[in-house]
Amino acid sequence: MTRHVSLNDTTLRDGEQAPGVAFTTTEKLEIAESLAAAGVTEIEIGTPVMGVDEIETIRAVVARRLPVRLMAWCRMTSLDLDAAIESGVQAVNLSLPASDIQLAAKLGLDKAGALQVIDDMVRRAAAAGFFVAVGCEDASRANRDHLARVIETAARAGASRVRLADTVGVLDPFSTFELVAQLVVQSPIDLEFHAHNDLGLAGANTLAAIRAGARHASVTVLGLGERAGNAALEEVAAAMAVFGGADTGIELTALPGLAAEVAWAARRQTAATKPVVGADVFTHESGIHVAGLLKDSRTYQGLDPALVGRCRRIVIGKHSGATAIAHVLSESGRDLDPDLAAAMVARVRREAAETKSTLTATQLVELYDKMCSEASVFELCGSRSAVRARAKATVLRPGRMQ
Ligand SMILES: CC(=O)SCCNC(=O)CCNC(=O)[C@H](O)C(C)(C)COP(=O)(O)OP(=O)(O)OC[C@H]1O[C@@H](n2cnc3c(N)ncnc32)[C@H](O)[C@@H]1OP(=O)(O)O
Ligand SMILES: O=C(O)CCC(=O)C(=O)O
Repeated sequence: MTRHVSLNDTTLRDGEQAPGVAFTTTEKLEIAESLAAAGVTEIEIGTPVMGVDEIETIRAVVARRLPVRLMAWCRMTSLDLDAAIESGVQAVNLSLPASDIQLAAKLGLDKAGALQVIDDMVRRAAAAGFFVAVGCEDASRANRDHLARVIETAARAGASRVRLADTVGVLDPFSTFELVAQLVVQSPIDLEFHAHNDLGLAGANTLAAIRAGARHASVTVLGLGERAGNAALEEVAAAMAVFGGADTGIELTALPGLAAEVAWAARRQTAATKPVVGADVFTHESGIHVAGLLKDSRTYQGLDPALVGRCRRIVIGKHSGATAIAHVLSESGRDLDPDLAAAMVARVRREAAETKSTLTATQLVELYDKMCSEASVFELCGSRSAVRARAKATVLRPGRMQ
């Protein structure tokens, strides 16, 4: 039976902690609705202790009664817990540093003191009726025995889950697997993994954590989050679908629209190369690739664009070959004359290099028609072979073609 892995989407909490990002209440409402529509079942909606505006926004989302668990992020303080109560959420993630570095520097606490705080705050939150998760900030740099004791203490006090955070993004997939695998066997409650992308490994680390037994993973749309961000919802969900082994329940075709919505609300540009949702990730220019793809899409396509509601695109540019050019011309009702193919490839190459761009289908057709008319002038003069000779010379010395 396929294992279910639940994605906790924290776009509206950690995502909003990305520099300069500030969602309006309307944006938070709409994004929460879109997340729910995409099959996300748990949303970290914000940090109530930030003040009345944040609480009002969270209350507005709560009032929508979306089919999701809305979780508030809290420090382990009564102030934070009271604010969460006021916000109306059903679930809290009570966070406390786990590493000695953070415990000492931020809170002046030792490990024993931390366990006392966890025991006390989890009991209070559970008594208030919350679904309680405990967030271990900086778990990746924490003492393993302490982490095991945190899990045990949290579980005994009434927590349903512990989140292991790689707060500063220093794990790799191997160390992530080892960390989670070690803790999961001793844990009486579920574990969640929360990755950061400082070394570009957030998605890979998240998959490693799931493979090691984490039943929940924190993600954000586009990987938006502190510094280099978090694991991207769209990458984790698509990778899980491709690799199998666990089901996230995410409707993959909803991801491009969701990404566009979040990018707009965050006022962030999405890189063309961004996996799954970037403009160019299903676009092919290289001649060898296009020739292969047109024979069998499996040659150069690992992720089927249709899986995520997108289409393959072939563009004409510096690296195009005759097959690609013929293909695009045929879509505009032109048959590429084999005698002109080599010259056309060279001409396209030069045009694309000069403009540092691709050619639109219209530009390609115009170029081709121009070439044909040049060719017919030669033909009228009875020197078609001169055209061929010229085409050959162009291929050999493309820079000198006029
Ligand atoms: C890794 C993460 O993503 S952690 C989440 C980060 N999120 C945020 O910071 C949310 C936005 N933050 C805020 O709006 C504010 O920082 C607030 C409202 C939380 C607190 O504001 P302020 O009272 O002005 O405190 P300030 O921001 O100066 O410092 C943070 C305080 O929280 C304390 N703190 C930090 N983590 C915890 C914790 N897990 N449990 C208890 N206290 C904590 C710090 O020790 C510090 O307390 P101090 O002032 O006594 O030194
Ligand atoms: O403790 C948590 O809930 C995790 C907080 C967080 O965002 C992080 O540590 O990166």
